[in-house]
Amino acid sequence: MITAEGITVAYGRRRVLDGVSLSLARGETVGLRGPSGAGKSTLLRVLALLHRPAAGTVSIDGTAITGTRYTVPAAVRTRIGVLFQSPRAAADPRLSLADIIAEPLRVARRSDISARVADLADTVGLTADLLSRRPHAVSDGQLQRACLARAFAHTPDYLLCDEATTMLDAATQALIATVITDYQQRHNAGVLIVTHDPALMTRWADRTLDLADLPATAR
Ligand SMILES: Nc1ncnc2c1ncn2[C@@H]1O[C@H](COP(=O)(O)OP(=O)(O)OP(=O)(O)O)[C@@H](O)[C@H]1O
Repeated sequence: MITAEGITVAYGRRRVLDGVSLSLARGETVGLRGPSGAGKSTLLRVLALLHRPAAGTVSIDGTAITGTRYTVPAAVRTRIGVLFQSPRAAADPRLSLADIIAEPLRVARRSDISARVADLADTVGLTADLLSRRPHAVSDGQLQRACLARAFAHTPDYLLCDEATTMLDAATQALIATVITDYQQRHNAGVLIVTHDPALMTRWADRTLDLADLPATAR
């Protein structure tokens, strides 16, 4: 289980999260909603170990994680995958889709990169001809699938999705949701989805949390 306890984040003098707590177990899908600007993306970034909170702790299976990004041991940080709203903002436009998917494998100096990229591309339904293209030559949905394959690279136990299907059409949205659900079932992964779409939330989430109602540890 991944747990955030008493998370407080301020940007400058503005406190965005004030002692917020939530947990995500393996195998479950939790929906996180709340008004625009409430701090959903901020909380997701804290859980993804991308942003250090001013106060509070993120733990995995009861072990508190200190640090963020590359200061966290690879074996810990690779247990969490993240998918963001805009694949164009999340992918280097100079790289081919194959290289985008390969990025985390290269960082880990994996020896089986080509085979693993082919495997991951297959998982998200990207054909070989798309893999050699760069982002400008594919659709948003195809690029988001490459970003999803990249998020799966180290077979994370938890997948955090920040409005990951918002900008896609209904068919592509459904396809991404299916790929994520299949992955979840195969690996017993915990999935957190941040979305403003109530229909998607109802269809997908086992339980829904509203950021405005989330318990602070002190409450
Ligand atoms: N790096 C940053 N520097 C300063 N302020 C920031 C930063 N990131 C976010 N904020 C501010 O913090 C608040 C919460 O932002 P956040 O993106 O976490 O909210 P959100 O609930 O995800 O919103 P939305 O639903 O619109 O995506 C907003 O007012 C935002 O402008």
